[in-house]
Amino acid sequence: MSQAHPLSPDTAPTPHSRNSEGTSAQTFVAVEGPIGVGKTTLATLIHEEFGYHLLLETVADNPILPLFYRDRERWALHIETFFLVDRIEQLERTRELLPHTPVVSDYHILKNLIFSRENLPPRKFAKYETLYRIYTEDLPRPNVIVYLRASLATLQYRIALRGREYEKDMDPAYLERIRLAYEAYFADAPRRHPEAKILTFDGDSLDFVHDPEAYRFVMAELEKHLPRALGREVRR
Ligand SMILES: Nc1ncnc2c1ncn2[C@@H]1O[C@H](COP(=O)(O)OP(=O)(O)OP(=O)(O)O)[C@@H](O)[C@H]1O
Ligand SMILES: Nc1nc(=O)c2ncn([C@H]3C[C@H](O)[C@@H](CO)O3)c2[nH]1
Repeated sequence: MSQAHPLSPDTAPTPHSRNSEGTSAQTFVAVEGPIGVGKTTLATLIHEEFGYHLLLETVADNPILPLFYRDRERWALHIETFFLVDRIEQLERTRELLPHTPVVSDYHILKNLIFSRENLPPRKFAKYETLYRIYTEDLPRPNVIVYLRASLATLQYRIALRGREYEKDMDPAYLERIRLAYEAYFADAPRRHPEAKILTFDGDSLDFVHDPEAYRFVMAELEKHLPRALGREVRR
């Protein structure tokens, strides 16, 4: 288990973070991956271990999600717009933190492109993508992206474990399409995100929740790229 996965991180240098004014900024790490893979869990562990400010996506207060899972076609534009606006606002607020505080988030705004391409008809997606490009152009960009990948069976197991009511009857074909869209996106991620170091972990074999050895492996890999916040000692 502690063996490096073929896609586990290498030790190439981490691109230096720049804020929109082009000056140096603190580390901004975003955890990404398909539904239920463990993003919030890992982002929270990074917050605890490295002392970074924790930025979590809005789930509990999202009034459209339960409607969307009941009828995805009907609510697609609503949900993709809600998530886009919500994330833009969160990242705008993060801009003020980043000059002095390192940040970890349980999403990267790139996920809006992955989900909206899947959920919107092509003509609506084309307009959405134009809006996305305009609004995200000057937002703070993570300089480290952690990609968690896992099989469909693992995702289904973890979604069931978490037990959100509106995700109980999630169509496996939908979950698999999202999973494959993530795989395709991240196969090309270094070209798409030259501003960031991409670190990939295998969520099937690395149970960093229950297995201390897996936890230590993941944290040791992250430590190669993430400076600790000032005053934060090694806990392990
Ligand atoms: N590496 C792991 N090994 C085993 N269980 C895990 C792992 N990561 C997360 N879990 C468990 O899987 C469930 C889902 O995790 P989590 O909520 O962090 O996923 P998520 O990717 O943030 O989900 P979402 O896409 O819905 O935001 C939780 O019950 C969590 O304890
Ligand atoms: N349609 C759609 N677009 C998004 O940008 C998006 N981001 C997250 N989600 C879904 C996955 C989890 O069920 C739940 C919590 O992550 O919300 C999304 N759904």
